[in-house]
Amino acid sequence: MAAILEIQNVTKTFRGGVRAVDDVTLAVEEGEFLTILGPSGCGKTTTLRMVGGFEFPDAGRIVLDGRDVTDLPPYRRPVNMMFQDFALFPHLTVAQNIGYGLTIAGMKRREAAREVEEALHTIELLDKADRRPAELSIGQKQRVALARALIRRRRSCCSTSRCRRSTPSSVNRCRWS
Ligand SMILES: Nc1ncnc2c1ncn2[C@@H]1O[C@H](COP(=O)(O)OP(=O)(O)OP(=O)(O)O)[C@@H](O)[C@H]1O
Repeated sequence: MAAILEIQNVTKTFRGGVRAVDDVTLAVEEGEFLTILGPSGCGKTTTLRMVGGFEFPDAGRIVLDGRDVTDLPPYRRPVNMMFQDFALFPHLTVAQNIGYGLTIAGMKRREAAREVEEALHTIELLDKADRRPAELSIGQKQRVALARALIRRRRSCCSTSRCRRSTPSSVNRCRWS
């Protein structure tokens, strides 16, 4: 089976000479669940940030679904990330935070609202839809961040302007056609 994610000989050195990631190579197949374990500061987050496009490697390649995305910005990659500190928008409500990626990707407002409601139901926060992040517990914030990460991954296979596919079954078939 073809790998859906390939990290090929990736290295990242930060200013000051900190080598956060040193020649890492791995592949993840479709449906596979991968956990990266290691001591604090060993480069786990930096590795994931490079997959998401929030950091760029000094050497090596990141390949997603057969396409080299090493130099692409986050919004052009068919991948999503849930941040350690959740990174919710403080001025947006729970519902707006979850739906943000859908509207950016061009989904119609009514359809986005339906998706958000379904996600709110799944994370059992329907009654908190209009609250701001500051009015939530840590666990509730975590669930909102998770819903936001999953909702866009499921409904928008990629974010290129040309791609108009938006159904779950297309996620693994889209080739930025
Ligand atoms: N923006 C940055 N500038 C300079 N050094 C950085 C930067 N980000 C991370 N580092 C350093 O790179 C190394 C790897 O950091 P990273 O956050 O990837 O580790 P981690 O394995 O996720 O750690 P933890 O388990 O503590 O979250 C650390 O030594 C860290 O201090």
